[in-house]
Parts: sequence; C-alpha cells; structure tokens
Amino acid sequence: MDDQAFAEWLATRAGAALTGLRASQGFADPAALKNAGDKASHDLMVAELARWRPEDAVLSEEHADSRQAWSSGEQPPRLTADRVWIIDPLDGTREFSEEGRTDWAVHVALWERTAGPDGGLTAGAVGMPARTGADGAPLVLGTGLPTPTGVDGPIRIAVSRTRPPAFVSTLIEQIGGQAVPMGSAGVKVCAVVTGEVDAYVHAGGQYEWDSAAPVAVALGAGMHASRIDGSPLRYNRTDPLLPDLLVCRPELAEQLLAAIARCQ
Ligand SMILES: Nc1ncnc2c1ncn2[C@@H]1O[C@H](COP(=O)(O)O)[C@@H](OP(=O)(O)O)[C@H]1O
Ligand SMILES: [Mg+2]
Repeated sequence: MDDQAFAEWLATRAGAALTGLRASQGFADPAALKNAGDKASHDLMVAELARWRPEDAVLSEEHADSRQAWSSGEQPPRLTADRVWIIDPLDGTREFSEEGRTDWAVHVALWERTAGPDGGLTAGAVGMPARTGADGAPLVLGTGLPTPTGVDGPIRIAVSRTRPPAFVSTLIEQIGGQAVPMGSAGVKVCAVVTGEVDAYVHAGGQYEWDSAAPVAVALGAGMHASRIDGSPLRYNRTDPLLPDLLVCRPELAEQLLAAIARCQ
C-alpha cells in the first residue's frame, strides 16, 4: 500500500474504533468518553504504524512529551528522521463527547525531509467518522480532491465554536463575511475543501497535529494554506506549537491576509 492509501486506511480504522466506542460507552460521562477516545485511537494508530511503517518516526498529540519544545541537546527521534507521521488521533475531542455532533475527526499526515528545504507534507487523510460520503461509508478525505468552484455571496469563514480568534468579528465586519462556527480543525479545513465554506481562520493556539493532515488535504485540492502573516506552515519543528493558520480558496488569499493584518 502506498503512503497515501495507508494514511486513508489508518484514518478509517481509527474512525471505526471511535464510532464503536461512542456506541458502547455512551455520553453520560463526557470526560471519560474523551479520555477513552484519545487513548483508543492513539493506541490503535501507533500499533499499526509500528507494524506497517516500523522505520518511521511518529508525532502524536497523545504522546506524553508531544508538546515539548526541544532544546538542541536533547532530541526525540522525529527530529533526525527522514519520515515522520504527524497524527491527531481525535481532533474535536469536545465534540466527540457530545451526542449528535459530527464535527470531530481523525488526522494522519506524513512529513518527509526530502520534500523541500524544510521538509514537507507528502500524504494526508482526514477521517470524519460520523459523516458519510456519497457511497454511504464514513467520510475520509485524501489529497486527490478537485478544487470546488466558488460561489457568489458573502465570504463564509469557518471558526472554532469555542475558541475563535479575538479579531474574527472585526474581520467579518471588514470583509462583509459570515462566521460559520464548528468544531475540529480537520472538519473546518475539509469544509473549505468541499466548498461548504470559503475559508478557515484560526489564531491563539494550535499544534502541528491539529493542522498537518488537513493542510495536506487542502494543498492537494489546490487551496491556499499559510500562517496568518502569509508565511509558510512548517512541520516537524523542535517546537510543535503552530498557533495560527489561514486555509482558503486560492483567489481569496491576498484579500484575507491583508484584512487579517489590518484587524490585528
Ligand atoms: N487556543 C488553543 N490552544 C491550543 N489548542 C487549540 C486552541 N484552539 C484550538 N485548539 C485545538 O485545535 C483543535 C480544533 O479546535 P476547535 O474545535 O476549537 O477549532 C482542537 O484539537 P483537539 O480536539 O485535538 O484537542 C483544539 O484543542
Ligand atoms: Mg486536534
């Protein structure tokens, strides 16, 4: 199986485990469901990666030291590895624990050192296990999707339903846009890719695993993806904090970056 097919397979497997967990455990204790979901998906993905890609390094949100900013002395294997899987076993953990919500996701991305001066993302899949595709199966988006055609009307911007950036209301006012709150970074990026919204803006905190797989999917579909100052998103850094991003239809990038700069 090539890396892209493997990423999609892994997102599907983990998604099925999470769906099963929601059904068996129920929603009476949301904190317990969140913890069980994070752990079950992480354990499954790490075991399959060890089995099928044993030479590769892994950066998972659920590793104990995942948020550590490493100094030059002490470094995890991923910082010298040529291939690193960047995974978020359960993105939109809060929404996962709320009955009826479908805005949560599984992220699987591959970063390779040879894919550019700072390395780059070479495969990615975002599973949305509580949503179904045209074939009726749980939805998994990969990197080969077509760019959707734009629609007339106000620019629709996906934002976090619980932690939207402070400047979002000013931005919306300036461009005459419309905020569309939803959970999960992966679901928001996929909403841009499918044409449900035109952009996703985030600031104030996030980590590499929140955006790596969604950004691989977005770039594959011809979307713009960058930091909110327009600089490139870089992955597999010593510090995995990657606090802000803009993903949008390519023709909107210049206008949105300029408007964000004005609102800050
Ligand atoms: N200010 C912040 N600091 C750290 N992480 C943040 C953040 N805002 C959002 N995130 C992370 O980004 C993901 C999407 O958030 P949201 O649904 O609010 O848009 C969530 O990932 P997890 O669910 O994997 O923790 C969330 O934890
Ligand atoms: Mg996340």
